[in-house]
Amino acid sequence: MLQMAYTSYSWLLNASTQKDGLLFPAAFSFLVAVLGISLWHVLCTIRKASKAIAPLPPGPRGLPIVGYLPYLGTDNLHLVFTDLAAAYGPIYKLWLGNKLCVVINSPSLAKEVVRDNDITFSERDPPVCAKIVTFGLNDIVFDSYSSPDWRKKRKVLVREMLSHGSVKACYGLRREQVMKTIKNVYRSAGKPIDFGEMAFLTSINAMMSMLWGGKQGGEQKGADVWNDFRELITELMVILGKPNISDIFPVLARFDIQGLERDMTKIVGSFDKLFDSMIEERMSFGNKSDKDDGNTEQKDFLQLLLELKQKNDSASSITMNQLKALLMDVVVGGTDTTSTMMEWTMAELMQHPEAMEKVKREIADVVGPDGTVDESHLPNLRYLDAAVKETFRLHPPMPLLVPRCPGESSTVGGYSVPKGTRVFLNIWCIQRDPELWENPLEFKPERFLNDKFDYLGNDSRYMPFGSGRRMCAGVSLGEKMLYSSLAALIHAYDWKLAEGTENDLTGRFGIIMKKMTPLIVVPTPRSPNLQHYMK
Ligand code: HEM
Repeated sequence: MLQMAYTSYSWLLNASTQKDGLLFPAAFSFLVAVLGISLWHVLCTIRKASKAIAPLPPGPRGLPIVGYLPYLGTDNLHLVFTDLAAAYGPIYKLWLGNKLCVVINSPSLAKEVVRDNDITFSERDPPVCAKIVTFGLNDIVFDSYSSPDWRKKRKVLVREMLSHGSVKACYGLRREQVMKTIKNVYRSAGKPIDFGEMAFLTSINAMMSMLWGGKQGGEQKGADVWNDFRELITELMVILGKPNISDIFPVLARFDIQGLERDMTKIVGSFDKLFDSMIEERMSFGNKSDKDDGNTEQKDFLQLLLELKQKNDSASSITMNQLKALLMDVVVGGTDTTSTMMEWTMAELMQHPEAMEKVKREIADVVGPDGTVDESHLPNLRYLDAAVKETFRLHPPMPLLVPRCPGESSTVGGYSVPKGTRVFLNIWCIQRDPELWENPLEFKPERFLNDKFDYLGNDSRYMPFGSGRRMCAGVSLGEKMLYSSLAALIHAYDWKLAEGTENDLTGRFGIIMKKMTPLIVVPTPRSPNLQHYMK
């Protein structure tokens, strides 16, 4: 090494002497270079060392073995986390059993996680029951970011199933379901109905139509299958939302103390049977729904996935378990989220009649006197957009998103976040922070009329669909389903609270945060608007 340095030094010396006869500048430059490199080395070592010794974030003390678990109670987790932020600041840690959790409560630190260090924090920490629901982590939500299959599956969902062309092509199927809901509601005109339940039926029916064309097995069998799905999804969500001792103490996982894995396996078995019957039927009859419609261009999601499964090219082909897990992501990820937001938005609008009036007037102006709401109207429904965005701010259906997990040890806000930590992004706290939002608890759609907030997670003050590489893969479809169903229901009916009920705007934490008490409403047809939908 020394020899090498000496040799180059002599070469440099010679070169400068020969070229311009100046010995000193060349030697000086060389020394500066050597010193620079040495300094750089020292700085790197110091940085590495300081990274290694960065402290863990502050946080409340827990009890031996169980950590902070007993203090979380059965309350709403997002509220407990928000209260802890007031005491411990924008980043803090908690031990839940032997699991280290870090909670992020400010936009700048959230940005460090989902933007600046997105790749590092793009792993998930799948709970035991999630492994069952996803046919062995064969889905998108819980598969590892570093798995090449995750990339492939996400591409299949985003670029093939939910591409602009594909979503546009199945618009007719979505619209048919909204029209059906409007007709069904007419039968209940003047009587109380559960708005959330009706919204759920609308979105699951629309989703099922897009999955397998809506005609598979004939109308009757289709209706039965969808009813089964409805119950299964509800049960599945309940189990996924329950804290599981197996996750907190992995050594106890094999005992399945609460029986949650057993129950989940049963539910997923039923899903599996339903998927198998739909797939078998499709394989034996081909893409019948297309032929029935005389529309050979339009493929439903099942057809797209089966074609990918039959491909020989490993870069784009998928396995049967991946196919089923993708169906599961769409059914579970896309229905309850959408219908829950329909209910929250309706509840907020009913609580704020002046905002409801503006939405109604806007729809009337955009749709015209003889029209029905169409997806092409959505870009012009700006006040509705602002009202939905404001509802997302106040009631994000996933107030802690889906927890992230660093694939390698990292630092956030100067604190160490070791590999494998479960990282919660508390968007509930961020989206109601008085430092960031004026009168944050007020429902004021106007704040979204001028500000350029979108659903793409570009501004870490507002990320109801997450942000970065793991953000929601179904934003545009979710948005279309939510906006068009809501607009049509508001255009066709006037809604008032059922007698003896109140419009309680508190939420109940779960996999999806729903209203604590359901919104029970009485619809009154809005003549002549309703007639246009009944044609
Ligand atoms: C109002 C409707 C919806 C809301 C509020 C919503 C919200 C979310 C959120 C918060 C995440 C986690 C993001 C993160 O970790 O940063 C997520 C992930 C995901 N969502 Fe949605 N979602 C909706 C509709 C949909 C629809 C319609 C689909 C599919 C058709 C879908 C598929 C997914 C998938 C596959 C992921 C996992 C992405 C990944 O881990 O790479 N979502 N969603």
